[in-house]
Amino acid sequence: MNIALVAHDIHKNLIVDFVIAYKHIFQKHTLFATGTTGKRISEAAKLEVTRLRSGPLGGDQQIGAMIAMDDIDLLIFFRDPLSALGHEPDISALLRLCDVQRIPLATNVATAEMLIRAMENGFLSWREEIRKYDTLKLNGTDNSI
Ligand SMILES: O=C(CO)COP(=O)(O)O
Repeated sequence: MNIALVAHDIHKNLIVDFVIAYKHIFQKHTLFATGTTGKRISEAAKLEVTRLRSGPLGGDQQIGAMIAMDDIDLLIFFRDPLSALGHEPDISALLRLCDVQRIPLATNVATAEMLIRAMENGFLSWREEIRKYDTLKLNGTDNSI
């Protein structure tokens, strides 16, 4: 599975601890992250992470583009619900695209734990089938939702 990891600054330590706690699962998958989140995770958890731009510099939009192409199977986004951020439109767009593409999304650690455990137990294997179907649609003529 392709997993995207994003955390705002107040939750950077949390996402690092979370990935370390579930490293035995994360190491079996392909990880993507926004810039600073990815740096923190790869350094602390010693996992390979493809780092995109930092969120405020377009990283959320890059992950959104991957989701639009059905290249992400799961998004864990520990966002800051208490602060107004300058790139709020990018954040909203990313969360919206998860709903458009039916991508499992966790915005807090309780949900993230459930999703990671569900994925480990095969509950997200339907994603493989969906991706095949969407690839067919993108390569064909039907690009509608
Ligand atoms: O701002 C972010 C998501 O909106 C996260 O970006 P960084 O991982 O670069 O801090």
